[in-house]
Amino acid sequence: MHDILLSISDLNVSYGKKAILRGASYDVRRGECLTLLGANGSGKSTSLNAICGFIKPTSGSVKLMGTELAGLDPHRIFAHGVAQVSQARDLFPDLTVEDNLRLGAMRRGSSTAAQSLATTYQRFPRLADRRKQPTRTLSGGEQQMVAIGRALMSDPLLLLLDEPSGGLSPQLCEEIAQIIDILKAEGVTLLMVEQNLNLAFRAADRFIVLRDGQAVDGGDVAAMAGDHEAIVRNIYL
Ligand SMILES: Nc1ncnc2c1ncn2[C@@H]1O[C@H](COP(=O)(O)OP(=O)(O)OP(=O)(O)O)[C@@H](O)[C@H]1O
Repeated sequence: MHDILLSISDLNVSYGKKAILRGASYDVRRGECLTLLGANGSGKSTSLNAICGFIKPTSGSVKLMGTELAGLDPHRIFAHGVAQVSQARDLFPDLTVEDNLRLGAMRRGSSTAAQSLATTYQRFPRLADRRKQPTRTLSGGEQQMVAIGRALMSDPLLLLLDEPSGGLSPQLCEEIAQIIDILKAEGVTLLMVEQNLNLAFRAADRFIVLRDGQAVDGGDVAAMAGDHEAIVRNIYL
């Protein structure tokens, strides 16, 4: 019996008349990295946005340790412990690294925030060196580090990562892979969307494939014994 952190059942999301998720159901286990795969437009980002409340599901349930999140506003869902790093990263470019990080701790008291800041700089020493720089002066990989660091400042139960490697060079993708390794070693629970399959399979413990608005073909990455090609054919062909 696995310890389930997030349970999604029969989730439906539409944009106007266009149904994107049609009864998607799956669980995220505590401490795992679960990756959502699927063709372009299959609803991967929509799924993350529905979980964190940026999009209101038409129906269905999103339960975090038994607490229903579906229908709550994003700030309420954040307060329950779900943080998202979106594709756009949403940093304030003219604010310093440290000020961007501090914004992530707003749901917590100031003494905990100071502690979280120290932990973040331990995790990402490069950010400590750049703490007084405006984030616009950082490289893409460093900006991604700030975005992830800021999300972790809230000490979330669940971290949603939307395309963490998006737009980054192979070298920076490797840095992101290392960051994810650190988070996994710390036991952070991750739900990730990632087009870079090397990164997706390296980081993920399990994966779910979204097709026709439903979650199908979930599997255990270790059990695939490196046969990623079969899965890729299954998803994209
Ligand atoms: N705000 C919106 N209004 C209308 N349609 C939308 C909106 N956002 C997304 N869509 C549509 O919903 C579908 C799913 O989009 P979504 O971004 O979730 O897909 P995805 O699986 O993340 O795709 P990709 O791999 O290309 O990033 C797409 O057809 C997209 O055009």
